[in-house]
Amino acid sequence: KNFPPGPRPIPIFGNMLQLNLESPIDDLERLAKHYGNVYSLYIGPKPAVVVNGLQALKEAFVTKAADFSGRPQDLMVNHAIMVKANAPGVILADYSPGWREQRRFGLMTLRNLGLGKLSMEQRILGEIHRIIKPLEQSVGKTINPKLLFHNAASNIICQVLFARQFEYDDEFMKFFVDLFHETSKIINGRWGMIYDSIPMVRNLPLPFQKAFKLFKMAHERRLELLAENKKSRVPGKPRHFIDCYLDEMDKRGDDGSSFSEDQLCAFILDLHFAGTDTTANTMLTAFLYLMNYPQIQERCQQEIDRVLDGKDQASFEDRHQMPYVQAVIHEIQRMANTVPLAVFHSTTNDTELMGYSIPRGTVIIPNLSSVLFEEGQWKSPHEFNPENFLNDQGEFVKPEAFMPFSTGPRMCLGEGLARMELFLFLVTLLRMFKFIWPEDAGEPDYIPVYGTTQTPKPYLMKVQFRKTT
Ligand code: HEM
Repeated sequence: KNFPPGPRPIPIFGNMLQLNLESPIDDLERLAKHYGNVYSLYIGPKPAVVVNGLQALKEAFVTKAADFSGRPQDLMVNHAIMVKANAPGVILADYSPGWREQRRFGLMTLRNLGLGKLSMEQRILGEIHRIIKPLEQSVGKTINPKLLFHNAASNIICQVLFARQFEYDDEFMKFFVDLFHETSKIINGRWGMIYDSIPMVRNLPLPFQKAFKLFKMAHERRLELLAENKKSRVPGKPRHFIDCYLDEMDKRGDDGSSFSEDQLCAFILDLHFAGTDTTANTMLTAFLYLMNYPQIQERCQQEIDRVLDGKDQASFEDRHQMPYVQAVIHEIQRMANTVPLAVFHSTTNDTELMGYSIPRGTVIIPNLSSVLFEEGQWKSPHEFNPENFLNDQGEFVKPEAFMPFSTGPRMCLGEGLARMELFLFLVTLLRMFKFIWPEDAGEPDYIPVYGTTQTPKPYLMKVQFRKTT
């Protein structure tokens, strides 16, 4: 009663056959125009509510955060990723004291690791220097940057997690970068939808079983890594995230908390998974736009040259002197729309949203995409225009509707790290190189390939030196 309105579901499939599963974003927008900013959809027999627009998203995830910060527990993604019971990691953990404890520990540890001997900034800059070499070798030629950016983003998170920097052709590295790619495709695609909609097919030998197999293999690799790490660890002298976690377990003993080795394995996968495709795909979007808006690329370079004049390398602090670069990076994130539907939430209580009643346990789909392009929130909602983040004085401003990291208690845990990576990568590379859209590449296609994380279609970029360094 008083449940949000929505299109009529059909038996077994719910509304899933009424959506373009290749990319449901346009359909979701069309439905919002018809039913309003809060409407219902059925995933098979399961009711879900799609939340659109700044006002409704704020009411749900900020004002009524405790009611809207759960996670669904019965989707394919839960079953495939959660290899051990009682070890849900952080991303998929339901709203609970255990999730809060793990999240708080994660945030604190990422901050503390950044303050250690080897600052986060140095780790990121070290990785950028590795990708400079292949870019230098590509000067005058074209290069597909996809793998380069994915490997770099994966390596940064690997340094944080276990202080290891892998060669880009290392087997471990390849396994995980492929795992993220393959499993996202399955979970997000038709087979994932069939798994979620029709519970009776779940044990059949259908293509979604591959995701289960890959996650099991990934779990075994993490167990090996953990065992190796325990041999070289000195308690009380943490070198990285795993050591910090083991120290925390020692400190807590048997206090009945949520800390355990299984939970650590799940946490590592979460951070590695969430920290790789997201940042790498945003970087790919950045270069797609910068090549095709050469005047914007040049204006960034002028600001970078001025602020870094006489300095060896960029530091994250420099962003305060670079309002234009900041505006461009934020505008890239807006257009990239990297995680368009966030991670699904669920209601923890019977509650209300924008006047509708929503029962406990309903799947909530946060349509972040709807806010990033919402009319009335942006100077140019549908165009790439850094002015969206500049005021009349040319100062950087961040509108409330900028929420690619979502909002509320479940907001991205890696936002700080991601922002630092994007800034240092772009500033360092734009300082050295000019990136050019190849003459024979045709018109750029800005429409991303849909997924939990969206990515631009593959492209080539031409690289030139700006000046010798
Ligand atoms: C441009 C890069 C990134 C974007 C756009 C992004 C975006 C997001 C979004 C939209 C969510 C879901 C929030 C919600 O459910 O409401 C999320 C969750 C999360 N992200 Fe990110 N993310 C990025 C990078 C990272 C990085 C680098 C890390 C790891 C260090 C990370 C770790 C996480 C974790 C652990 C969660 C789950 C938080 C929770 O459930 O409490 N993310 N992210």
